[in-house]
Amino acid sequence: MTVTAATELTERESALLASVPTGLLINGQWRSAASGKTFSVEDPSTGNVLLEIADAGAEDGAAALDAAVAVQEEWAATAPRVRAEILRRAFDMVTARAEDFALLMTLEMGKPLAEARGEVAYGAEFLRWFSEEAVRSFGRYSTNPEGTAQILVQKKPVGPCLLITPWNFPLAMATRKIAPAIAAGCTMVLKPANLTPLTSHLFAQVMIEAGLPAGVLNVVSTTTAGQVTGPLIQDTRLRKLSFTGSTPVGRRLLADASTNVLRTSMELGGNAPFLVFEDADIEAAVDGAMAAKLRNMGEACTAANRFLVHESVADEFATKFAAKMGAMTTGRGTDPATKLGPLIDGKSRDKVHSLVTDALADGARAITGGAHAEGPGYFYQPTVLQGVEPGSRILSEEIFGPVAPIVTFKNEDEAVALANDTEYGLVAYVFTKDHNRGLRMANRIETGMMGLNAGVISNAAAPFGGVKQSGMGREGSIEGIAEYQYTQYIGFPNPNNA
Ligand SMILES: NC(=O)c1ccc[n+]([C@@H]2O[C@H](COP(=O)([O-])OP(=O)(O)OC[C@H]3O[C@@H](n4cnc5c(N)ncnc54)[C@H](O)[C@@H]3O)[C@@H](O)[C@H]2O)c1
Ligand SMILES: O=CCCC(=O)O
Repeated sequence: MTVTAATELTERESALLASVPTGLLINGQWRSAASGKTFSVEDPSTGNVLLEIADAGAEDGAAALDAAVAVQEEWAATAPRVRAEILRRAFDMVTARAEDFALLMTLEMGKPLAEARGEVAYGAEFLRWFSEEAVRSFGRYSTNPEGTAQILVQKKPVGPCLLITPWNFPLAMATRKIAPAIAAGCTMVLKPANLTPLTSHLFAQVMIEAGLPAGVLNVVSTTTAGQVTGPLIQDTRLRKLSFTGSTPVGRRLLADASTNVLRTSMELGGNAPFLVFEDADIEAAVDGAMAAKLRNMGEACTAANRFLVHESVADEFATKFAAKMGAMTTGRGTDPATKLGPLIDGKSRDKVHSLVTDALADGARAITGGAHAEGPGYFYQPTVLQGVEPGSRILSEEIFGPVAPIVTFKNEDEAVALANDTEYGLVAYVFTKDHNRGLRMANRIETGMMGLNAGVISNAAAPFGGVKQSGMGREGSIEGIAEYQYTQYIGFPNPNNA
């Protein structure tokens, strides 16, 4: 592994940062926080401050919700085609500015530019997908079984929403909520993660330029999330909370949301098992493992967290996987040679390292990596651990870093038991040449999503989400818009009998 040198900001990077709105977006205007406070956004490759942005307080949160509530009725009455065309324009604009979005994401989050470009394409796709869904929201009309009455069913927007997003996919996690909310006719307050708010700010500006009316989307970045969102969740005018983030925070927000019986969507943490059967194509499994483990430096809810490998192929898989992991070039994401960026901050890196040291203390062996990388920034060596004992802490907690613990199994039943031995159920990966076995695993593993001989399966057209403590609700696909709608039934006497 090599770490490339950290660099100062280039002229282009400085110019891009200078174009990012630094205020709070409330009722179509970027403004300072009522307190006048700001906070710093850092480059995780260097620890340098990139930009100071407004730090919202409770008063700003309230103003944002006031703005969303004020325009909800008018926005809900907007023709679906109008909403669709705003989304479609936004898709075109984000796509035209893909390089700006990618660079900004790389600067604030650290992912290599090539991956950031991938996220721009992925994130933009939610805008296109939901521009197409906005005009295809159908109800139904039927007669009751007795023939005495008619049943009319329509879909309506749930109303003002609070959207809370994490730092790891700064564009896609925002568009995956904002686009269906717009398509359904909801207004919203977005609270982006304070570690990576800049992409959301640039995106919100694009939404304004695409013609989104003032007040429909409001953005409150803050370092005091609970103080800003807590009162909103207790406000009876709020109708929906959509949260993407960790399970502990989601659990707490769910409890808070119970006061007003708020509609909730929860996209929470994962602990994905990656199963390699004895009949798998090992080269394909290693490639899949690289993608499932190292996408976003392992900082993805979908990241493979536990590698469960049949004992007869475990050594071959581990050796080939470790060789590829060890050959990764780590560095600042803007360097074209970089394949792996830094972790988001020192706290995250320390957590990753403590999981590794605990596993080593429990008897595991690091066959590559196992330590911090030297130099500035929060880099961690890509690491493969063999001989990890079932029950180790690293198998029960989200690693959120480039570390792959390998556990062996003897047969299918044992593989399923290991895979299901977690409170999470977001995604699982299965590598086998036996299609029936693959589908059997889908039946037996408790998971919202499964990659069959595939290490990355995220797609705007697919329903993304988990079971167990990975959350509830689905984002993307035809299910995604339903999270922002409620079903209304209107009953009346059958006119034939009048
Ligand atoms: N299932 C998914 O789709 C998905 C996608 C991305 C990330 N994640 C999960 O997110 C986690 C990583 O993201 P993170 O570190 O930003 O998670 P986090 O839970 O710490 O924070 C997520 C968001 O919640 C906010 N927040 C934190 N405490 C809050 C509070 N008390 N009240 C209101 N808001 C609060 C944060 O500021 C941030 O905006 C991982 O667990 C990952 O698996 C899940
Ligand atoms: O971090 C989790 C989200 C990843 C994805 O949408 O593919």
